Amino acid sequence: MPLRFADGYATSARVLTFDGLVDEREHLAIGLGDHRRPRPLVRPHSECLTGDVLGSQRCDCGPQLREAAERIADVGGYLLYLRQEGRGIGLYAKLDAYSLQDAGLDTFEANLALGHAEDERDYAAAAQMLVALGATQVALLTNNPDKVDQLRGLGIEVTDWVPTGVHLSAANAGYLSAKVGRAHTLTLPLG
Ligand SMILES: Nc1nc2c(ncn2[C@@H]2O[C@H](COP(=O)(O)OP(=O)(O)OP(=O)(O)O)[C@@H](O)[C@H]2O)c(=O)[nH]1
Ligand SMILES: [Zn+2]
Repeated sequence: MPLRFADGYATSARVLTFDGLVDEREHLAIGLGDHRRPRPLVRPHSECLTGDVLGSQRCDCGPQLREAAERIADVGGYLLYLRQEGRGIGLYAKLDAYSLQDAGLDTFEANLALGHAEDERDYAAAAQMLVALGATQVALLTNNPDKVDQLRGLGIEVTDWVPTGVHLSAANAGYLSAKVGRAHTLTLPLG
């Protein structure tokens, strides 16, 4: 299907669906550019309805999603759109977490206060999708070491670890600086 982003960037995409994924969710792989190439560029992107669709500025998910689509289309690869909203706790719980953040907790502390783990995502379905696509050697577009470690542990050979951009704004500075404290590889131009 043809895709067009708000900034006018247009590309064509092949949207792939799967049977028998381990968690039975409707994850998508979006093939962009020459996606059947050896060692495709792959971004595992976790669903963020507020950022991806509604344009919320609390996080940088929307700009990261569009950046990934453009970079992958340039070199060939897959955007894995993973239905793991709110780092796996779901949309309603994420919205509850936002209320706690407004009261002073950081994004990870808010999850804990709600009785969840800091991050409940696992990437078993993502690994299954890559195996089904014949993409067991990949370059991974992320700043999140947990994605690299989990996929490697699930048998995916991550030959290159490619950092994704950091889309800092006044509204998402707290969200991003909490990630810096949790082993993400991004650095922020904060004072
Ligand atoms: N629980 C919770 N989840 C959030 C919050 N803000 C954003 N998210 C979720 O965090 C996830 C962001 O996922 P990714 O874009 O894959 O980013 P990442 O794991 O930080 O790693 P990168 O690959 O480096 O971008 C999405 O599922 C969002 O819904 C928050 O404040 N609380
Ligand atoms: Zn988000």
